[in-house]
Amino acid sequence: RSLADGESSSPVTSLPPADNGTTSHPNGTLQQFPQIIIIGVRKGGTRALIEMLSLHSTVVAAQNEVHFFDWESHFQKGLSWYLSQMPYTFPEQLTVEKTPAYFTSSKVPKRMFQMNPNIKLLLILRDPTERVLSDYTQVFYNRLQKHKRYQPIESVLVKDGEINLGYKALNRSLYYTHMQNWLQYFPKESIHVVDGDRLIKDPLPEMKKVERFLKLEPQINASNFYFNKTKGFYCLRDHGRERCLHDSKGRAHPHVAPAILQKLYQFFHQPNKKFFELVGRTFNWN
Ligand SMILES: Nc1ncnc2c1ncn2[C@@H]1O[C@H](COP(=O)(O)OS(=O)(=O)O)[C@@H](OP(=O)(O)O)[C@H]1O
Repeated sequence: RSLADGESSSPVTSLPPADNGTTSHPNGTLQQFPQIIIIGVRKGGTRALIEMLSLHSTVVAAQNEVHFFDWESHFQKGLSWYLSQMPYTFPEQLTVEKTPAYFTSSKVPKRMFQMNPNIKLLLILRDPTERVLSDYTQVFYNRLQKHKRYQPIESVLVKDGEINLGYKALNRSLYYTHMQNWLQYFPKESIHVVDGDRLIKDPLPEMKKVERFLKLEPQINASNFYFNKTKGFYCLRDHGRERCLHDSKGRAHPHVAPAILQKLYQFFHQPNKKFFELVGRTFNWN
């Protein structure tokens, strides 16, 4: 199966054996179960979040989306397989993985709780309408790459003049339905919601909140970010090394007729309200 992120599925490459026959890892020798998981949402900014969190010296991130709790073929391999997917760390470090599909997969909360009821969860959300357009754009490019046919956005969004409830991307943006599943297992205090719209516009304040939630020593600072005009997004500066996210992050979204956009905003109005009540916090969504 292809990865939602459109990223390489190759595992983290291990280093060749050192002269003494042992395998040397500059990042420590310990593989740990993640103490932190970024559970979603798809297209919420999960890659940006994990990269920004990795700026912190205490945090080490799994390179690829692991899809352990949501893919049966992976889950059946058991926890030892899950552990084998984790990066090498020093004992005092924390491990984080991100799989955006976890948030909307109903089996995942129970499975994760059974592994570790005290795990810290990060959920990055974005305006639900914007997320739908981003989701469409991702699928559009995937199909384009495979020379497959694609439908224009308006024909997937609307059916017989009404919002097409059968369009899967809409369901993924009904945040309260998925959040309810998580809150059956985890207390609100275990799930920190990152404002994905704010993370795009001004990443530092959002990352400071993440540091506080994870009880990390404050390390991430203004010099870690710079705005790249060409990309139109913030990029990262880590020990003087500058880098932006992959070109597949921050793509232009298709134009949608204002009347249809308005219908979408309206469609999400009630579900958004329910989400705000559920988490006891509001967001600046349309
Ligand atoms: N700094 C920075 N640089 C580039 N992109 C950024 C950044 N911060 C957040 N984002 C937004 O992240 C969106 C992709 O989200 P995900 O990484 O969660 O996508 S995925 O589900 O893993 O495919 C991606 O969505 P699109 O704009 O639709 O491409 C970006 O808007």
